[in-house]
Amino acid sequence: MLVEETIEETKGNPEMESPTGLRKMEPCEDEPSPRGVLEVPVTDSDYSSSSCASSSSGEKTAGQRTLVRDISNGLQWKGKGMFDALKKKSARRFSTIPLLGTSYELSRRNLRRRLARIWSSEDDEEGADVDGMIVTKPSWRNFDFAELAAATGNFKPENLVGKGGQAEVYKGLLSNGQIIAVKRLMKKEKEKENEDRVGDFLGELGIIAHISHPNAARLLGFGIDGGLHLVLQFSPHGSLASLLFGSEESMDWKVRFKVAVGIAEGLRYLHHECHRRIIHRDIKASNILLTEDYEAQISDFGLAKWLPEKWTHHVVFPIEGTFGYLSPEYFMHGIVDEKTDVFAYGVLLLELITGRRAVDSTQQSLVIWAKPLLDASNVKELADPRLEDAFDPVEMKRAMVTASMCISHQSTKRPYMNRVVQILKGEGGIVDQLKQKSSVVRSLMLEACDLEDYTCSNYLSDLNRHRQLVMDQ
Ligand SMILES: Nc1ncnc2c1ncn2[C@@H]1O[C@H](COP(=O)(O)OP(=O)(O)OP(=O)(O)O)[C@@H](O)[C@H]1O
Repeated sequence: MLVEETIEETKGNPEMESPTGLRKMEPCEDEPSPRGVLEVPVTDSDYSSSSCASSSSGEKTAGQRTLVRDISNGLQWKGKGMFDALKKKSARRFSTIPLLGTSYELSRRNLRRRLARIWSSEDDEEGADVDGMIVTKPSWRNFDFAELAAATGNFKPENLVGKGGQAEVYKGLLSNGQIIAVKRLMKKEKEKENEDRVGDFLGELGIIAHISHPNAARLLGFGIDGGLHLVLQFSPHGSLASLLFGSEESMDWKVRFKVAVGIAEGLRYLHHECHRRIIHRDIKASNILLTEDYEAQISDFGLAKWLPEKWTHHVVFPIEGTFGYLSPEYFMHGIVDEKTDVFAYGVLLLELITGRRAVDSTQQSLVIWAKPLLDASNVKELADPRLEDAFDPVEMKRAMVTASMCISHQSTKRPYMNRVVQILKGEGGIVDQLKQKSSVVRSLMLEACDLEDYTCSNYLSDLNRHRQLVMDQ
């Protein structure tokens, strides 16, 4: 069962949080954010009775997934025991909310029926009348299994371009010549795990169907016959992880910086420009895809959550994401808000700057390694040696300042993504400051590091405690 706390925002001052980020618990009054897959073709009445728990997309039941997923590092840690402990410790802060047990079956039936009605009115530009509601035709469509099988050569291994914890991704060619990526949900042996994965998958579909931005993966459609499939625009360069860590060739600084700005703009869109704020929760190098011209696209919305306007944050259980990218308040308390993604973005930025992984082969955290170097503004030690000093020093400084701020331990000291974009692009005066005085850079970094509040050793011990608890399971 998902355990989730919702906190209502103090209007006009979204940053008025206690140091733990917790405030009094309010009953949920906001409009629910339903599993998005249902939202386009479904009328409100179908879900009006759902509680706040059914309100967030991508919800999961306790213990359904491993705590931390990092396929690239081969880590698969089970964290249920730890979360039982955390749950007991924080029992008063959690509220237990019922799940919509039948939502998947409901959604499959409704989805099929309603989509058929929308798409059957082919020539009606206005859209279809579904249960008294005019529904605009979406830009994506339903693919039948035969079409996907033909496109991928029957999902032949040669066309497999990626594999995550939940899904396999195949390259495919449609009969109209369009190259696609087909993300196929993998079947697990246990029925319960399958149900959970289906829930995640539908959550992902729901979110991705609602977003439209050059820096977010683009949904072309989905298939629900012969398994669940997402059909996405194909990214020819694969993931940032494969380019940054899996290739002999070093990525140019120009490309790295372009990718950094692109991801920041994509996150700004998700956090500030979408109808409802979307928190991705699993920002990492393997979830960033690259288009033909190296435009970054945020992908894998399997853990994403909608955050209704009035809530400052959710507290979720179990904690999911990838070790090395998790913010302190998230891995210690399950607190999720925009700043969860901002922290992960900071780690990603450090990976671009240094060419090092968030967690290396000896399980050392990049944040811990980089923090003293950032504090000392030590570009020489920080910059990826493979760059051989071939980088724009102003861009590098902006990237370092931004990373420093984003990995701040106190979430309130991390910038929002709109500010991050400004800093990276040198808007709002910061670039001039950077040019003028290196002391400004240093003071900004020290301020961001909030050394008095939460030292590196605090962080390190929290991180180690967290890891120990996980590994003890
Ligand atoms: N549109 C695409 N174009 C090209 N490659 C893709 C595309 N989508 C995914 N991939 C490749 O497939 C891999 C796995 O995809 P994805 O991260 O979506 O799967 P997942 O099972 O949800 O992963 P996770 O374990 O992070 O949840 C990616 O890292 C990437 O290499």
